[in-house]
Amino acid sequence: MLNLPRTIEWVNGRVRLINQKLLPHRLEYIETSSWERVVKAIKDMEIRGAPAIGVAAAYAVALFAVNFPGENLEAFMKELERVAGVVKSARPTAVNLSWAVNRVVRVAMTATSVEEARKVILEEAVKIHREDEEANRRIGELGEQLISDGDTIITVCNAGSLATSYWGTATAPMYVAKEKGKNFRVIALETRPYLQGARLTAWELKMAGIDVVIATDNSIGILAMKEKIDLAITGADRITAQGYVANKLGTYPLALVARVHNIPFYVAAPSSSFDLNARGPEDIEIEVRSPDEVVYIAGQRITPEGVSAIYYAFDITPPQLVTGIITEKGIIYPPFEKNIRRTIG
Ligand SMILES: CSC[C@@H](O)[C@@H](O)C(=O)COP(=O)(O)O
Repeated sequence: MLNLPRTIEWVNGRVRLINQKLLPHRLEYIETSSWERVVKAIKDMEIRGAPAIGVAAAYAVALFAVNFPGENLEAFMKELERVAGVVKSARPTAVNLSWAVNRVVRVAMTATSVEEARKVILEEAVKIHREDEEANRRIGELGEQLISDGDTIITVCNAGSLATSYWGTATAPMYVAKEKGKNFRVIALETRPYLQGARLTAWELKMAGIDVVIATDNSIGILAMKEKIDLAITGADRITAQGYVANKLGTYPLALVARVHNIPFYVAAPSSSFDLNARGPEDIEIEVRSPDEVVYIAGQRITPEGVSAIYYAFDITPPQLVTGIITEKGIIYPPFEKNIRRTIG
């Protein structure tokens, strides 16, 4: 087992999650029985990462259910529909959010009483949580084979244990490789403006005893020339049926540079991150967040007054730049359209 705390847990009718905004300086938890507070945590990035917000969303619905007053099933189902809509709209790009909410709502449809609905919703949320951990472990076991002793691996954002139930997606192969005694080095791109690479990936890899350095996002070109990078692995927020990968800003430039420099570029993601109803980039909603998150650093304005920022929170990597997609069901290689359907669909 890793020397890492759990990102999110259901404890005695409450949700407990790491407040990721405070890392790496303070490891503090948010503990709540309010589903609205969980939605706020997702919106405000206190919990983030596609699989982790999927689990948080399922638990948010479970909190609503267990705290629903009264036993009127019709009133319950009506309110459940409203709550599900609010939870799903917390962040738009990660498909895991709506996937998890749809799962817990679907099981409630079969309930014949509010009591039963509460029970099946919570059971399903716990199942989603456990399945995510198992999927990530499997991703780790499959992806580990891509890592050789002495390698340098590059990653962006945090697709680590903090972004999931445990193990992470992009980091899972690293953790399994470390278990097997392989020595390698990881370059974590900082990932402006939230610095998930510098704050979170660096924190958890260091905790796990993996050699990690950070680099500025704009250094990817020179890094590829100077640093003998053997492998790039990133996470995903949504992968379409054709293999387009929406992931944190900076993933597409990394994939472009990797292609020019013959660095294998892998995406690691569980099947819950695939959206087979989406085909091309036009089918993916890219989250646009407040320009203030770019314009201010630690409360200090960095641009002249009156100059704002363009801030898409994710980008989309076309399938032709992706070497393979590591899933719990196997590593998917091109042709993606055919092989994604065969493996996931
Ligand atoms: C296993 S997490 C995969 C992705 O969600 C991750 O790479 C990412 O882009 C996270 O973005 P974030 O905005 O921090 O939620």
